[in-house]
Amino acid sequence: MISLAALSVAYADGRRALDDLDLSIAPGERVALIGPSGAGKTTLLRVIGASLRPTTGAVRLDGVDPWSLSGRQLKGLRARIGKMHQAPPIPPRQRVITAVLAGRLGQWPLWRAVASLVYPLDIAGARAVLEPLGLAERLFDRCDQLSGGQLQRVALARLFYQQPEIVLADEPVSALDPALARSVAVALNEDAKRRGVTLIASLHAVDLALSEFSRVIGLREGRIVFDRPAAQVLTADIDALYAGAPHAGAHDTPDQRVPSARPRLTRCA
Ligand SMILES: Nc1ncnc2c1ncn2[C@@H]1O[C@H](COP(=O)(O)OP(=O)(O)OP(=O)(O)O)[C@@H](O)[C@H]1O
Repeated sequence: MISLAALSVAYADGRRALDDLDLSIAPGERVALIGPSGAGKTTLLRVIGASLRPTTGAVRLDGVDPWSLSGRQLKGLRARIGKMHQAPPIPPRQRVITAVLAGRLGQWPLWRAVASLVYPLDIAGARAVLEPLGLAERLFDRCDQLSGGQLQRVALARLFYQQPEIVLADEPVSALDPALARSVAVALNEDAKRRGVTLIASLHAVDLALSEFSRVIGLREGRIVFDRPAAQVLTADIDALYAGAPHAGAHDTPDQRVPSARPRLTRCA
């Protein structure tokens, strides 16, 4: 269980990126964070991922405050969390296989991690996760020989190889064309469903948030504007979130629900 209580984050310049948030996310939930640029989505993911300490309030992962742990315990906790970013932080000269095996570096003893960097120890394991993503034949290519979309699939393969208990994806599809964006969103959700793990992703593609995820949280100016099952998100919720229009949810009827695919709102290209 992930829980935040009265949590705020202010950056050094005094800007409040998150403002007095209360939030609980149960194991196995698949949550999309949506909201305009600067709403606080990345900051929220960094807090949940134990990368950023809240200024005030509490964060608990399975009842544990990450910031009460020793350095070694915190490293162990972070190794159970998988992260994916819009631009995968993969060194350009690294081979695909090394990039994939890096998914378990935090779980392996030091000798194995170092040995794996010199000579990949689990070629079959890396091939198995790359195969369904159509990249098995690129196993020994360098990452700077891949396109942006292929590199993002390598990042996905690394996540699948890691098998984390919590997946945090920060705009994982923003740099992809719409078809690839959908296939990556589907793959993330299928993996989370199959393994029963928690998935939290920030997205600008509202249609993908509504069609692929079970719960959608709208954030604006560091606050939660709405938090509903995807099937109950209304057109008015989305309009209010992005345009600042008055919140009309209480008077919406079912036919005012946002259709599952709403091209007007797609911003994933
Ligand atoms: N390192 C930082 N130092 C100072 N302010 C920051 C820092 N990172 C983010 N902010 C500010 O915090 C607020 C929330 O930023 P955040 O990146 O969390 O939003 P976001 O919803 O992820 O935006 P986007 O959709 O554009 O990625 C913004 O006002 C941003 O300018």
